[in-house]
Amino acid sequence: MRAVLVLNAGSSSLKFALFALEPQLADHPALWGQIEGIGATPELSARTAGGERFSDEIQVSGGQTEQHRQSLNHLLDWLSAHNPNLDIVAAGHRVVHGGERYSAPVRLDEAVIAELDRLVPLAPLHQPHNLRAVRAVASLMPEVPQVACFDTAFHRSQSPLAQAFALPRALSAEGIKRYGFHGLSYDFVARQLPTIIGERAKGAVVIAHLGNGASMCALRDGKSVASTMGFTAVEGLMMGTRTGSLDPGVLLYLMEQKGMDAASLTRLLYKESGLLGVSGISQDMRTLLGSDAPEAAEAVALFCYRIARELGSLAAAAGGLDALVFTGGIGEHAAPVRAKVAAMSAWLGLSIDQTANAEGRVRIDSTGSRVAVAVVPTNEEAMIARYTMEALDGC
Ligand SMILES: Nc1ncnc2c1ncn2[C@@H]1O[C@H](COP(=O)(O)OP(=O)(O)O)[C@@H](O)[C@H]1O
Ligand SMILES: CC(=O)OP(=O)(O)O
Ligand SMILES: [Mg+2]
Repeated sequence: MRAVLVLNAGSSSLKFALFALEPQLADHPALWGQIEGIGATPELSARTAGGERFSDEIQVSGGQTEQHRQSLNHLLDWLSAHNPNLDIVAAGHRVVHGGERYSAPVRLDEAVIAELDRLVPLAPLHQPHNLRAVRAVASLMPEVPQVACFDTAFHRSQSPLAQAFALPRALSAEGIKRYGFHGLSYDFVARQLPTIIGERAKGAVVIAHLGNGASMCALRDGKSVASTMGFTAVEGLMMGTRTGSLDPGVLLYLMEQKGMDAASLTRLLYKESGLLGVSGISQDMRTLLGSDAPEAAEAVALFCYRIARELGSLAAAAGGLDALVFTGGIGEHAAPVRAKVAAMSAWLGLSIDQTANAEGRVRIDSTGSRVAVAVVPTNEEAMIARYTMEALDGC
């Protein structure tokens, strides 16, 4: 089987998918899964399009980078064992930050990797791990072309105004501006919208990508005009473990009064806050929705309140609101979250059909709603596979 291997590497996990070229690229993966627990006891779990499920423990040794390499090596062996005649013709990676330079996917070589390495401080939770997977593939399969697909690229269509911070010009000129993330997901979802909401897909649309990381994007004519995430993936909405937007004065206070340094503030902003920090229970929306603890309810309420506030802001940026679309693990599956956001957004002429929402139908707006409301599953991996083949066609 000739196939594109898609990799989305996190700090301790490696999500993968294999898309067959038969001879055209398949819309759905033949096989997908993840390796979790890299750094401790890595375990591979996978599913095939035919419904088979696999799990496999991986024997590793050494530090995090070496374990990533060994885990990837194990994955490649495992894929070949389960797919006789497997021929990986390309590897496509999710790379979170493409900086100012990259507004489209790019074929990876040493010079591009070095440039992307310089963006690591802007996405400390993602970029180093994304690049580690790129290097591991380069060492294990040097003949396979690799393509980086960026979370930031989709937002390069935003106006200079939407990207600006009110900072002195010299700092803005250095590239300290708003980039936006989750672009692979927004692009995938935006391409589905014409068949789901018709002409409104060309109007003012807000997509809420609500996963572990969460952001929202305003679109006009299918293009990004504004987003809640900015310079880094910590701005905007409250997330699983990230604060989202926070008065910068809080950071000054913590530095001056509590002696916190950059490392401890990074931990606080990225790992200890959000749903986890507010609830004190979990970062997982399923656990919080299933809990009777008032702290869990408070965390969910704040999560929904922040989404509703940002919806108002993005409607202003888009010049109205023709449609609201939910995606990501929470957006796709957490009906109570969608219901709370909709209730707070009635002033926009938006209302949902409670039954359609509870059943998780694609269109959940009520008959009288001025705004279309939809639930559209995202598929960042399919987007990466498509981008990868497009980028290599041009080589
Ligand atoms: N059935 C469900 N009900 C509520 N929340 C869910 C459900 N399924 C998944 N989620 C939530 O989705 C979030 C993970 O989203 P996902 O998009 O898979 O994350 P990631 O950003 O890691 O890809 C978690 O908070 C999880 O609890
Ligand atoms: C950019 C970002 O926040 O990604 P994720 O949702 O994968 O954490
Ligand atoms: Mg995700």
